[in-house]
Amino acid sequence: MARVAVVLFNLGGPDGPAAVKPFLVNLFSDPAIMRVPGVLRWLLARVIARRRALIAQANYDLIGGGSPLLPNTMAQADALTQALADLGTVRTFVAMRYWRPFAADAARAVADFKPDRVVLLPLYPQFSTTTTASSLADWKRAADRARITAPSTSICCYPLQHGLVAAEAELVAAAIAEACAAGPVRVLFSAHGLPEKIVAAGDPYQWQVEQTSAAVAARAGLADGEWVVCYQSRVGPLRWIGPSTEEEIARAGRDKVALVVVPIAFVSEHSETLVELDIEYRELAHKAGVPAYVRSPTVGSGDRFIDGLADLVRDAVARGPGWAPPGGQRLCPGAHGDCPIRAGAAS
Ligand SMILES: C=CC1=C(C)c2cc3[nH]c(cc4nc(cc5[nH]c(cc1n2)c(C)c5CCC(=O)O)C(CCC(=O)O)=C4C)c(C)c3C=C
Ligand SMILES: [Fe+2]
Ligand SMILES: [Fe+2]
Repeated sequence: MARVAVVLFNLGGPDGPAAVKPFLVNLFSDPAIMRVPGVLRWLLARVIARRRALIAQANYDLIGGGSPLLPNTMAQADALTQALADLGTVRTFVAMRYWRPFAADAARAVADFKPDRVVLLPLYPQFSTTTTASSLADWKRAADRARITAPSTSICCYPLQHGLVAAEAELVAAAIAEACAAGPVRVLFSAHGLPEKIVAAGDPYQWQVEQTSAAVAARAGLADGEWVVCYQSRVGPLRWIGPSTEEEIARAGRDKVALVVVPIAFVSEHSETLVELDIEYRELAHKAGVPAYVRSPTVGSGDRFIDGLADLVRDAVARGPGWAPPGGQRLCPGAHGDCPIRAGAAS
């Protein structure tokens, strides 16, 4: 039976107070995030990281001093290994973009495993140049350095994957059942935002976030007007895509509707869910007079989501090496010139 290495990608998060600043330096040094020339980027990354570190540190202090992203991702990796037991000798590896374990650490472990096949599976259902493309490019450099020669298949994105949509819809339905005791409910599909200029340059993330949200809303039986897509986690001086989750919370306060908040672009818990959604936005909702605020949990290691990931891996192995957008599915609005998904497929 084949030896299959499955590499799971996520952003990474500081594992303690001492890691907050270097993690932020890594993040702001990424040309996919900070789109300015080399030396200026080097300088700006340090200036912004130093300033942001104070805010970020205060947030991580609220959840024990560091990010739970790695342990939560490891739990997903273990669950996925079990779900793929039928496929042969499968081992999962975790590669984080801005903190340990880095792609280089994962690549060394993959090389030692001596796989016949490698499947690259970003834990970002929706493709963004800032996340998916950055992680896969980082992996390519690390894999070349580790001399991994086994054929690999990259899964670009899965905004409409059945297991993802079903898992989200189940969680949304449970959250609505809780919130509706307070009256009419509005569902906010809240995704990490992006600067507008990144979307204008052809990043399909916003379009894919809308696709996932519409599919989950339909499966949960929501009517038009009962749900909205909005964007959280804005950082820096640029204009970001909207509406912002804060604006939608204020509107819900004016309309006196209860809120269910669904983190639609995150598949596990970390600072953006546990601090921003659970503490900061809950307080905003309270102050705005929102009658009830229920946050839907992330899909995490739940069976439906993990079975969905396992289906993606099986499909990728069956397809063979290359780039594997899910068959027959539109992945972008198609209204832009430089499509980063198509560029990935061609490279
Ligand atoms: C959907 C996933 C994500 C996108 C798209 C994304 C873009 C993006 N992020 C920043 C800046 C920061 N992000 C931070 C934390 C963070 N971001 C994501 C995911 C996406 N980012 C996750 C999962 C996390 C949590 C990490 C953890 O705590 O484990 C942070 C650090 C925290 C903070 O200071 O708020 C920054 C900074 C930019 C600028 C950007 C697109 C250009
Ligand atoms: Fe982010
Ligand atoms: Fe495209």
